[in-house]
Amino acid sequence: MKYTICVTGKIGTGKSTVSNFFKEKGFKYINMDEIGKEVFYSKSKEIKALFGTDNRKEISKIVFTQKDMLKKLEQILHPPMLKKLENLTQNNGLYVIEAAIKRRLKITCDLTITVTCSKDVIHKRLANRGLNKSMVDKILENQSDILDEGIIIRNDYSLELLNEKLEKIFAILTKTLPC
Ligand SMILES: CC(C)(COP(=O)(O)OP(=O)(O)OC[C@H]1O[C@@H](n2cnc3c(N)ncnc32)[C@H](O)[C@@H]1O)[C@@H](O)C(=O)NCCC(=O)NCCS
Ligand SMILES: Nc1ncnc2c1ncn2[C@@H]1O[C@H](COP(=O)(O)OP(=O)(O)OP(=O)(O)O)[C@@H](O)[C@H]1O
Repeated sequence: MKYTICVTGKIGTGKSTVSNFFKEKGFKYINMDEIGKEVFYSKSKEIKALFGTDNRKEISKIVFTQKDMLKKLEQILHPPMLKKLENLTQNNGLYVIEAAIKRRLKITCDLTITVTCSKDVIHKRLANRGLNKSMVDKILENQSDILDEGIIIRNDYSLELLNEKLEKIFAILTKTLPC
């Protein structure tokens, strides 16, 4: 039996925190940003030819301000990323897949969880990570196709409250999971 949960949502909403909850419950964790990074380095020749660099921060500034360039980068990275995902999820088991742009990647899951919170909260949380505010806004502009779907978790509040919500979802899930 295979069961997949997709955790989606915009930057800094709490996807990793939510995914980690399921990882601790025994789900195999797959992070599409990490898969993207692996593929990125395997395609560095192609990427250098397109951008004149393979520095991720420099490319980040280009693609999140120029939609056509983001599309070109995605055209290089997304097909091999999806292939890797397919290989990683071949076997039966419980999987939690963290993917901000799950819809754009056309990943299908048994259950989707969308994590949301206000823009102010996103900015506050990412400031702790040292992420530049205007860059976060640029990334958010490129995430307008991330829509609420499946179970929506509002994560504007404390980690304790988030955990309570997740325990409730998990309790329902364990009653419905086929194993
Ligand atoms: C643009 C790149 C080089 C920037 O790398 P960098 O290390 O600076 O940032 P990181 O990967 O941590 O991403 C920063 C934030 O942007 C988000 N993000 C990444 N790619 C995209 C995208 N194509 N569309 C919208 N948001 C994205 C991430 O989820 C994260 O919240 C890198 O994100 C990338 O190669 N993106 C294309 C691959 C992709 O689509 N990955 C998303 C998988 S969910
Ligand atoms: N309810 C909460 N209360 C306080 N801090 C939180 C809460 N949820 C998440 N955080 C913190 O906010 C930051 C962003 O959370 P997280 O990394 O889970 O988001 P993300 O959506 O995975 O981000 P990214 O898009 O960058 O991958 C982290 O430092 C995390 O510890």
